[in-house]
Amino acid sequence: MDPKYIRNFSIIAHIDHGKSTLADRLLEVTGTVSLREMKEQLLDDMDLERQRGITIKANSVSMRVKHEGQEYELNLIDTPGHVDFQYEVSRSLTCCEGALLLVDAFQGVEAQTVANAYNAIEHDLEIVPVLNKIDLTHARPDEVKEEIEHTLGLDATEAIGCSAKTGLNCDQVIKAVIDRIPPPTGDPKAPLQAMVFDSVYDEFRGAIIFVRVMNGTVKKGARIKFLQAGTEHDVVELGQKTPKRTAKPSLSAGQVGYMVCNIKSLGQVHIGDTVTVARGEQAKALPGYEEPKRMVFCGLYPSDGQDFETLREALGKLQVNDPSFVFEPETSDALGFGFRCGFLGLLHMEIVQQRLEQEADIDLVQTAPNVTYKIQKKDGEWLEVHTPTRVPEMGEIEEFQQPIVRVSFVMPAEYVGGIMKLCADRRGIFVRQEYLSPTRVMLVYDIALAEVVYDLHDKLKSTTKGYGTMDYELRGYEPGDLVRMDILVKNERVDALSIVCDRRDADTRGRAVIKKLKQEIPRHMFEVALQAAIGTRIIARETISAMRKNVTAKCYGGDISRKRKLWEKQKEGKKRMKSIGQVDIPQKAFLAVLETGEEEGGVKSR
Ligand SMILES: Nc1nc2c(ncn2[C@@H]2O[C@H](COP(=O)(O)OP(=O)(O)OP(=O)(O)O)[C@@H](O)[C@H]2O)c(=O)[nH]1
Repeated sequence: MDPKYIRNFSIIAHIDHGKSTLADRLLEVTGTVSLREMKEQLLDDMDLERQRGITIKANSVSMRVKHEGQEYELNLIDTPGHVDFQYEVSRSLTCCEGALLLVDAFQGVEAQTVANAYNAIEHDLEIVPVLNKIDLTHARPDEVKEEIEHTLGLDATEAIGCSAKTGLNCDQVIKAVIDRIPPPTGDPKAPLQAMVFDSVYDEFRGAIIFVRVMNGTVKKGARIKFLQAGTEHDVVELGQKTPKRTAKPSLSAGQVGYMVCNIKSLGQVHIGDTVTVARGEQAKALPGYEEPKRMVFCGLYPSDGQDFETLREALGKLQVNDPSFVFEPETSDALGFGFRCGFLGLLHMEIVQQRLEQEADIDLVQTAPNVTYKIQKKDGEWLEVHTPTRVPEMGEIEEFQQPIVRVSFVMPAEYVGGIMKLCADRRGIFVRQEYLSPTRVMLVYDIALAEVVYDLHDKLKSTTKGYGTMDYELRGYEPGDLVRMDILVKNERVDALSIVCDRRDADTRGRAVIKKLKQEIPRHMFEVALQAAIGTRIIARETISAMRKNVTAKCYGGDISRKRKLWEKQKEGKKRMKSIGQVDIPQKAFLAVLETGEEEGGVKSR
């Protein structure tokens, strides 16, 4: 196909602004999928995505459309909207010449609209603003246009107002893609140069690789080479998604499609790698993508020690599909054998955990999430620490550094005071404040990632009654006044409960955690002392008094089946418990260290 008639584009939007719905509508308007075939939200083909209603993995679909007598090929490359998956957004944008910036005409510009738009501007893409949901009676397209112009400096006069739900003006969106987004450049006759932008695992075909051909042509049966990995393979099948995989004889410069090359695992495929020919004139490597950064770590332990191998297998399987997730074995005195897992962010962590429980049917104990610290010891050695227990004794530490992120909040103006207080309480450093419109404000702060990980998103939602949104990017590492706080249960340190926190917060945090633990740990036949300590200094203490508990006592009369039922029930409750010393600690208690001590008796929802 002549590149002149190809358009490669993405839709970038804040979560829930209607990206998937618009994608569906475009498939329908172009006749790619008929109404009857239309399953809701075709692009979100992972079960979990559907359940959660968020697009996780980038995917692509090719559409053919006639415009002024000429057939065009439109390749839509899907992007996820959530902060955790920003790197996937960048990945998709590299393959496009333009992007539809989709903004909900009622909600207006949100934090991720800004982040995604900046990302697209950085990639030099042609941005076409589209206002969605104009069918809503409260839609305010003119104000939202102003917000776009004001915040992003884009010309929104020609923004298209559409409704992805009713289909209104969706044909205009297609027309704008053809008229306003430039065609790809590239020479179909040059040596093959294609960029790997995604890969998925198929049980029968192995790794399926998604590529954007920059130059040259690749044919079925060709011997290709991955320049970065240095490996060679035969192309068994290639084609485009329409949205089902449809085989083609070749893909040429400007086109987006998939290749199957008998590759057994995703680990062998490097996203960002360049594909060229194995024989003859080879192309130069394209600049690759950055490795995704794992920002959040936590321990995952099987409730039942016997499930360790099953858990390892399940984690391995997950990684085949999601190389951005990492894990390594770790042992905890308290929890036994388990794994330390690294995630892109909190949502990613939640998704992985849910998938494990659903797909592998393993009961898991999860420790509180933490970030990666950099520590310089007095002897000059630098450590990268993913687990609080690995933090050396305070006396050995020269410098203790933590990751700092720049957080952008967008919210109605009346909540500015609340958010400023929230950030000040977390020692955030004010960067700037900007009015998007007379009623909506963007606030930017630099805050320690650890604070963001604990509860910032939840707090933002409760402070702004759900109207505030946020996004963040890593700024780098900075020294902090940090300490490791340990928790002792019946005088034994429970390694899985250690945390790193700011020295100035330690007393409050310590008291809050101990109080929470007292609520979560059931009474035992003996007294259980709970203590929080920094080094040898005890900073908080509570005692759970002893209790004699015999649940079957009230079942006198000797109905054994009823007794059995009760015992069974008790066993159920114990499943998610871990025994430390002689003390049973339930799963929920391992998250008690997330308590910040701000609200009296407040229980976090996460
Ligand atoms: N009234 C109205 N509702 C819409 C329109 N477009 C989408 N919606 C609704 O908005 C909600 C979010 O739409 P999605 O398409 O799932 O949003 P998304 O941006 O893909 O969300 P993520 O995949 O989570 O990023 C759904 O309930 C849609 O039915 C529209 O034009 N009008």
